[in-house]
Amino acid sequence: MPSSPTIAAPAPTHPAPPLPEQDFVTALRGLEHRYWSSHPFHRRLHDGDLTREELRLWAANRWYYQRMLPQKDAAIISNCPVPEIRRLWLDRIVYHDGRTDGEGGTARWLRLCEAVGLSREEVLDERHVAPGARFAVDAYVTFARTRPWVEAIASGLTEMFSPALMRRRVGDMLAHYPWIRREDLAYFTDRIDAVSDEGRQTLDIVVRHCVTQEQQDAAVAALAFKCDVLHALLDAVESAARR
Ligand SMILES: O=C(O)c1cc(C(=O)O)c2c(n1)C(=O)C(=O)c1cc(C(=O)O)[nH]c1-2
Repeated sequence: MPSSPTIAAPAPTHPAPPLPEQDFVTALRGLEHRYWSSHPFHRRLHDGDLTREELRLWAANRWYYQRMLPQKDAAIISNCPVPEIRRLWLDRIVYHDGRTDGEGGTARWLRLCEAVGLSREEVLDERHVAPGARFAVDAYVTFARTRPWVEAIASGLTEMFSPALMRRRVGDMLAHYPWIRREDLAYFTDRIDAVSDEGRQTLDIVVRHCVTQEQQDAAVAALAFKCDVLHALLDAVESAARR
């Protein structure tokens, strides 16, 4: 009887161990060079090189980002089975939407839009929102709707990088665009502390809930994706400004 060929038993596969916490945090923070602080449009904004028209385009396009944040956070809530986290994300929605009309981050963004010379109507009807900006922001919301909730939360870790940039933005805008008053920048002055707290809170959650190497890799990829979203948003503003 012919002997049957010996087939080597597959080597047992062990999932790769997760990175130690500190290395995981270092991998996340290591994406800072991809943050939108380095985008040429932001550089020009901070250097005082934008025309009034470009500032208006920036504010009107970013309006779309601001107004979609609550829907992005609601998507996270709808996918998250952890009550403690849902409560925290509910606060984020209320921060932007306010408790009543005319309050909250979105209303403060609208105030900034008016300060740079946009009418309320042209902001709200979104006539200046470039297709690429809409695509980028919608991709962020879709990511939150369709990816596991920890990944969606990890994509918001750009907030780790934003406090320093926002602080600098307030100083630079006041220095370079003298027609803008400090109170017009209430969106940023009010946001700096909140965004610092949120960044820390998000990092803590991501570290606690990403317990396999796969989850850690997915969190790093989610943060890279979000950096791309922000860059794509500014690319769209930049190209609209050139038209
Ligand atoms: O001014 C900025 O540079 C900046 C950046 C970011 C960010 O990095 O995503 C946010 C904000 N601002 C911001 O104000 C904000 O509310 C916010 C929410 C989120 C988010 O992903 O959930 N990012 C940001």
